[in-house]
Amino acid sequence: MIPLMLDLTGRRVLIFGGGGVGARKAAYFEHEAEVTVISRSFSPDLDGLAIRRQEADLSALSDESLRDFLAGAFLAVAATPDPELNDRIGRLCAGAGILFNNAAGEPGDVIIPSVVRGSRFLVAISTRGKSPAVSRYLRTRLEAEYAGLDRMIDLQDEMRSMLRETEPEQAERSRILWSILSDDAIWEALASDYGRARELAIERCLHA
Ligand SMILES: C[C@@]1(CC(=O)O)c2cc3[nH]c(cc4nc(cc5[nH]c(cc(n2)[C@H]1CCC(=O)O)[C@@](C)(CC(=O)O)[C@@H]5CCC(=O)O)C(CC(=O)O)=C4CCC(=O)O)c(CCC(=O)O)c3CC(=O)O
Ligand SMILES: NC(=O)C1=CN([C@@H]2O[C@H](COP(=O)(O)OP(=O)(O)OC[C@H]3O[C@@H](n4cnc5c(N)ncnc54)[C@H](O)[C@@H]3O)[C@@H](O)[C@H]2O)C=CC1
Repeated sequence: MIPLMLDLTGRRVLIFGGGGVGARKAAYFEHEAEVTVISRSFSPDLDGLAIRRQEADLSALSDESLRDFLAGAFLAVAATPDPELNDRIGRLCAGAGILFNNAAGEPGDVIIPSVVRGSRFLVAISTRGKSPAVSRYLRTRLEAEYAGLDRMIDLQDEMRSMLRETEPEQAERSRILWSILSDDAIWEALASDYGRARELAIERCLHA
């Protein structure tokens, strides 16, 4: 498998099954994609999400009717507790060229990862389906360890621009940026005081 960052703005995502898992997958996509949840019943976890709901008993539907639902979708998630039904949806997606994620049954061609999200970065974590708990564990560790990462990205951006003006050698610019990243005192300052971290970067790394 290959990780990609996708822009799903305006894309249609279908979630089959509106239980707890369907609701978590719907919440994953709803801030960007046009999400429709198709299900017999809808968990309260879906309340407040910007999604469309479509009530249907999926096992009663022919392949033809399921294909009608899938028309125009970019990605589909099967999140019913019935692996046979989920796998049937997966086969129809494969036939129609629609990306498919399966919550229970034969794995699809998409895994939904754990995500560490800042305003300047995204980290996606997967264990290739072996242990979602490990993905979640890593996410919480990274969130705790790198609380200052957005500010470090801002500092690097600022120092890069400054160095382009003042330091002609690419190798030297690279060395200085790396020394800022490797400096515990700068990370520590970033947690509470961006200005102080910036001063430290200039004193300790630029003028070293
Ligand atoms: C393959 C995958 C399919 C996919 O893409 O959905 C999948 C499959 C399955 N998950 C199961 C169980 C649980 N999953 C979670 C949570 C998360 N699961 C997520 C992703 C994935 N889960 C994909 C692989 C990710 C990877 O590659 O690592 C996360 C990352 C993203 C998200 O769903 O939002 C999100 C954590 C988000 C976060 O907090 O960061 C918890 C709760 C918990 O741990 O908190 C439990 C209960 C505890 C347990 O069983 O571990 C079961 C067993 C069902 C059963 O036994 O009946 C299956 C089915 C199977 O394994 O066959
Ligand atoms: N991929 C993942 O991250 C995880 C997957 N799972 C698996 O996902 C599956 C779903 O879990 P939950 O959401 O907790 O189950 P749930 O029972 O709470 O919800 C299932 C939803 O599917 C709907 N549904 C079931 N059969 C249907 C049909 N024939 N037609 C229309 N709608 C139908 C139900 O109305 C309900 O809304 C389970 O098999 C579980 O083992 C569980 C945990 C995590």
